[in-house]
Amino acid sequence: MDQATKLIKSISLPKFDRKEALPVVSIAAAASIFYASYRVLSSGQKKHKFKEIPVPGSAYPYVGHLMSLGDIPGRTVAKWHNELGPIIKLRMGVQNWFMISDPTLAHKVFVSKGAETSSRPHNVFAHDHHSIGGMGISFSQPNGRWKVSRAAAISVLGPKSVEKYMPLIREESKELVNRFIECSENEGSVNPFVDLELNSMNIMFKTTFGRRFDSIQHPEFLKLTEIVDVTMKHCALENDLANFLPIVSVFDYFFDSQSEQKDFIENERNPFFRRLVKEAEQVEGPNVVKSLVEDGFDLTDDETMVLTSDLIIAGTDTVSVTLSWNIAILCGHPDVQHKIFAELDKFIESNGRVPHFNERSQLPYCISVMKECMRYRPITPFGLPHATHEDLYIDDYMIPKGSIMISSMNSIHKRADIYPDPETFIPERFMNNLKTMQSAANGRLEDRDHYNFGWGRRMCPAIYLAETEIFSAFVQIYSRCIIEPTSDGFPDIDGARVGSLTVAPVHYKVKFTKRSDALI
Ligand code: HEM
Repeated sequence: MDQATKLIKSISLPKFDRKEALPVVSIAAAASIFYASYRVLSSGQKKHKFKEIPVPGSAYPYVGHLMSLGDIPGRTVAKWHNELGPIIKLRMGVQNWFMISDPTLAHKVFVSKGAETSSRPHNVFAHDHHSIGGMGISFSQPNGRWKVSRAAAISVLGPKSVEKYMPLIREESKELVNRFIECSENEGSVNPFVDLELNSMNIMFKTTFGRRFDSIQHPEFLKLTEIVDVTMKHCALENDLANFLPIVSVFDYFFDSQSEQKDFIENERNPFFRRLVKEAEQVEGPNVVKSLVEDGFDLTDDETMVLTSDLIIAGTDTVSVTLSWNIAILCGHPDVQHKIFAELDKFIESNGRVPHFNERSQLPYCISVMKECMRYRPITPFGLPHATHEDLYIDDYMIPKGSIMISSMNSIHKRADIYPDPETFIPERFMNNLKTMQSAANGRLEDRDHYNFGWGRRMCPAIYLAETEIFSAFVQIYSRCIIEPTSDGFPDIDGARVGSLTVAPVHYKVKFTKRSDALI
């Protein structure tokens, strides 16, 4: 895996000479390989009374499938599902990953058996440093303190609370499209990604701390994006190599590679977020920090700090990547853009303004397009992994305690039995399910429209907020602009930039041309 290789290469040796360390490392490596081979051989001798879970063939000794996942792991796993079925087992070094591409099975695993499958896999950075030993929501284990943080997040991000922030979300979307048009007019085209990041960061920052940034040059914006990037990188499961390959912990021990991550949290993230929380208590207007106190959530200062940093980290990239796929896909579908224009214009003609989120039922085609973009190009290949903290007996399978459980987002959203002709972009497929994504995700399995927000007790707590952000940007863009390719061609929607947790389109440029027939 590319990131894994990069991480191994990037291990620096601040205190030891490589030559001195080499014998120790070699002995440890030999011991680990011997142990791993012994386990593989001895496990092969056992008789299984449960249904066997298929393992893709391309595994190497000791590292397993770690190096077989290719440049876009989500798509490699989708190919394996096509060959081997809805549940497959990957050997990721010494870990077992169970990947699921069938929503019914995923529902049984993550919802019906949620009590056993709602842990997060252990990641040293995410748990020990970022979450200060288990605080916050995203990477903490489902214990009493997590329940308080999760209840707090659901309360401050739920539909009732998000209503307070609707005017600001609409204002940010308007600003976003102003920037797109201005840049397209001045420079001929625009790479929308940074402006999308500013848009989603401003919404998260204003919602959480009550402030916004005027430009992407603002030092606090730059600092925050750096904190988000570094955290996302270290929190990705595959970047904690010692979890997969115990040999790497020998490097960690000798070369103290943990101290860099610890320093980052203690000397960069913590003071910065502590200050933001303090300032948020004083600023005018509503914000999450104030709501946590007003709504009586019993969080310590550190718990508030970790929770707010979880929200900023989880809420920025996810929405901007979703919108960047939406723009890239629709640039290649002018016919779809024209149908969107017609629906939006009909609303604007009778109301004199763009629709608000609570008027979405008047825009069935627009809603379907938003959902189809998310189905067609899921932004997280594997969601956020869960872990089993008990042996799991499900259908005829037995999944041992300590396994990593993952829903394979690419495969699940390309199932022909749920989405006929899945490789074709067909917005109309969602016209019969116009529920909000929030209620579809939390409703019966049969009513779910897509699975991008995860499952069960750990399901994304901010679906409503995410949906309103996507909706507001969407109606602003297509009420005012047509998205056109540049002379370099259309955005490449077959390639992908694989980040730590999300998968974005390869960087591209498009033109946001003011619609000559725009009604606003
Ligand atoms: C289109 C946008 C988004 C997508 C596709 C998305 C997707 C996800 C997924 C797949 C998970 C993991 C669920 C699981 O473990 O089964 C998750 C968790 C989470 N999301 Fe989102 N998300 C989005 C936007 C947001 C936003 C705007 C926020 C802002 C606050 C947010 C906050 C969180 C948090 C805090 C968690 C961790 C929940 C937990 O561990 O209990 N997400 N999200």
